[in-house]
Amino acid sequence: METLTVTGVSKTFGGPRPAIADLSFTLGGGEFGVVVGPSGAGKTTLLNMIAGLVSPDTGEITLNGGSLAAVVPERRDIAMVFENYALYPHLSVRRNLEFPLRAPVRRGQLSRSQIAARVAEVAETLRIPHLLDRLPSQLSGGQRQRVSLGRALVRRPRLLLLDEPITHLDAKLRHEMRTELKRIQRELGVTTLYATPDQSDALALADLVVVLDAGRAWQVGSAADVYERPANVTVARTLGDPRINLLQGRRDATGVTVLGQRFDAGQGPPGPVTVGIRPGDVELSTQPVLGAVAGRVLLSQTLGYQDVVYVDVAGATVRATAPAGIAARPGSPAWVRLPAARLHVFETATGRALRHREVV
Ligand SMILES: Nc1ncnc2c1ncn2[C@@H]1O[C@H](COP(=O)(O)OP(=O)(O)OP(=O)(O)O)[C@@H](O)[C@H]1O
Repeated sequence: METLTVTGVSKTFGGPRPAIADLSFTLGGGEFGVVVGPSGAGKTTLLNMIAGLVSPDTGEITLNGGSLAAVVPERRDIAMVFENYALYPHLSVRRNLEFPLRAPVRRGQLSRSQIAARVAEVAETLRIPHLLDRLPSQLSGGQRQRVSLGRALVRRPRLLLLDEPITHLDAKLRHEMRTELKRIQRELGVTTLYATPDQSDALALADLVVVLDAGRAWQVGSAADVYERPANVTVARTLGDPRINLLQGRRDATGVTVLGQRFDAGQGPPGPVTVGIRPGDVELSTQPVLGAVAGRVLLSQTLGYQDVVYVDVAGATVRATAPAGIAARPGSPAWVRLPAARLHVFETATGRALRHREVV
């Protein structure tokens, strides 16, 4: 199993801002890494540099300690799967799966029967043996995605790169494919780096999350690290759905004031702070409650199993989750309490975390 290291890698394409700026992380052998960030964050550029399609300006990329700098893409043994499947439309699924093995066959490294065995094995792993004689046009989107994954895996790559492979699938299929990807990756033990704009992919799949925005890694850590202990506002904003509330507050010698409430929030320099609280941690009531501040419901959105209620509190919008069917109609009064133990505090000037929510 191959360990991937990226050390001090930068790339500028000629624009004013680097596409990737001084990026470093280590993905352990057999791990599932997820690079999460918005469009334009630099995800594809990073994957392209690892695959050898784009050269970094500075820095080093290694696989199991060996530098890839002098290795041409064809010799890197790295497979990349893109959002569009790029299957050969005139070839059956079986022929599509055999295609990447043509070079090893020509070089005499693989026999015909070995190819058949490899294809059968990959088809089994991907649960597509019944589709082998179909053409790509006779497959559903999810099935095509499995075949394109199969084509990447049949070569037994040292590293698997996935660039938004399931973003375009419908929500139900995306969920199913995500579970499948995790299973397949675990079964094969192939070191995998997956790029996505979808934070739920990161939380569901990753052994290691790289939060990328504007070419910078804002935090590298486990899913629990980046979710529970976001190092800065960018990370806090990236992970979690519905999004974390970020409220303007002030810190003085004795605590933090936010929404007119005071909290003992540890020691630190006085000044403006940004207080983060996840919608699930906000206590919402349609009745007055001791210690809660009064507001007015702006909007209530149901997710089926729960509602997300947007409340205006003194000009700030607070998102809170609540049991489905809570009587929170737009315009009606609501009371919001922020439990002190659930607050993240960030320095407003830098975005840096000063204090994290307590994990129970
Ligand atoms: N070949 C190129 N020439 C010039 N600029 C480029 C090139 N490739 C990428 N960029 C720029 O680098 C930045 C990062 O782009 P990149 O495609 O890596 O982002 P991304 O996170 O993959 O976005 P998306 O999710 O939209 O694919 C963008 O500002 C983009 O315009």
